[in-house]
Amino acid sequence: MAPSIPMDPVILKQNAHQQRAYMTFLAGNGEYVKGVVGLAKGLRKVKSAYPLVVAVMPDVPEEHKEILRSQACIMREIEPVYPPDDQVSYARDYYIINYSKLRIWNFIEYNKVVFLDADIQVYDNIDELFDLPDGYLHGVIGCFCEKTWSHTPQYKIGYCQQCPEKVKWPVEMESPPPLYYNAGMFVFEPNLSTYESLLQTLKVTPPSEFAEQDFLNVFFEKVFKPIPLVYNLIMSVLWRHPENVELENVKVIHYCAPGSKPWKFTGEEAYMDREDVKMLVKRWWDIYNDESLDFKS
Ligand SMILES: O=c1ccn([C@@H]2O[C@H](COP(=O)(O)OP(=O)(O)O)[C@@H](O)[C@H]2O)c(=O)[nH]1
Ligand SMILES: OC[C@H]1O[C@H](O[C@@H]2[C@@H](O)[C@H](O)[C@@H](O)[C@H](O)[C@@H]2O)[C@H](O)[C@@H](O)[C@H]1O
Ligand SMILES: [Mn+2]
Repeated sequence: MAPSIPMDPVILKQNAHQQRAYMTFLAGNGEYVKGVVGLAKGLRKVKSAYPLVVAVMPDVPEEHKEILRSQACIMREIEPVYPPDDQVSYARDYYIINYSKLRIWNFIEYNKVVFLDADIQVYDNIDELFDLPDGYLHGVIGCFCEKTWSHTPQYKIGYCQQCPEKVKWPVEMESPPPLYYNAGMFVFEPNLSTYESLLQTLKVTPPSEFAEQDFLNVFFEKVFKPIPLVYNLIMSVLWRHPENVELENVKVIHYCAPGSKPWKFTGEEAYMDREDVKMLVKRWWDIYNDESLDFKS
């Protein structure tokens, strides 16, 4: 058999980079589509080199998909993923649809993906995340101080991984919880056997308060690698751990404080009446409304 002609390394590298993508997830016929439009325009504004793929659930209306196509988003239809039936109460009722995020591990035409929630905006180029080492799940650790965590021992004793020295984990409670990342932003490699293992494991894993976020933290615990807060600033960290935030250096804002979706504000009345939040909501609208950032086919 003729020896295979080695591909030109430059072409190989380009091909590899062509299999990189930002990804988000869209369900329902509500206003999260505005989040995806904002994200598509924000990634364009910072001159991201990779496309935005949107995993769309069956209940996303055609006109929303059309809007996203007009912003050069790549649509990928997914089927829902439901956890085993259980009477658990989620932190928010719609969290059960978030298990459907797991479908993105099946997008094996991509070999490196940065996942971003639709309530995230990217204010600086973060393409460097695609060069993070393979074989891990890279993400930003979250915060346990919001009321949404009141069901946990760490909330009850006032422990948070954002400030582990402030309230130390009591020795009588053995070891502190492992580092826990926010599943609104993470860097991973789609892989068929991982995807199948995720779905098989989910079948025998009872659902929990933070749905797929809890599940993903347990599943990838051994290969989780924390990356700096600048890549996923959960808004509530602004008031829970201001000492950890230098807002001028933050690249990615996650508008995930309860009830703080930017599209719900006009920018005047701000969540918790905070000037920094009002400024961040205005920054979100400035990109969303900027027609110069619309895709020109
Ligand atoms: O009605 C919904 C609710 C959620 N989502 C998607 O699921 C993600 C996670 O939900 P959310 O960001 O509201 O959770 P949080 O980060 O605030 O806990 C969103 O960013 C969207 O990508 C959606 O598309 N439609
Ligand atoms: O379905 C569970 C969700 O969990 C996460 O939500 C946040 C949010 O609930 C805040 O209100 C909490 O304070 C924060 O800690 C928590 O992580 C992810 O951002 C989201 O993508 C999704 O995985
Ligand atoms: Mn979110």
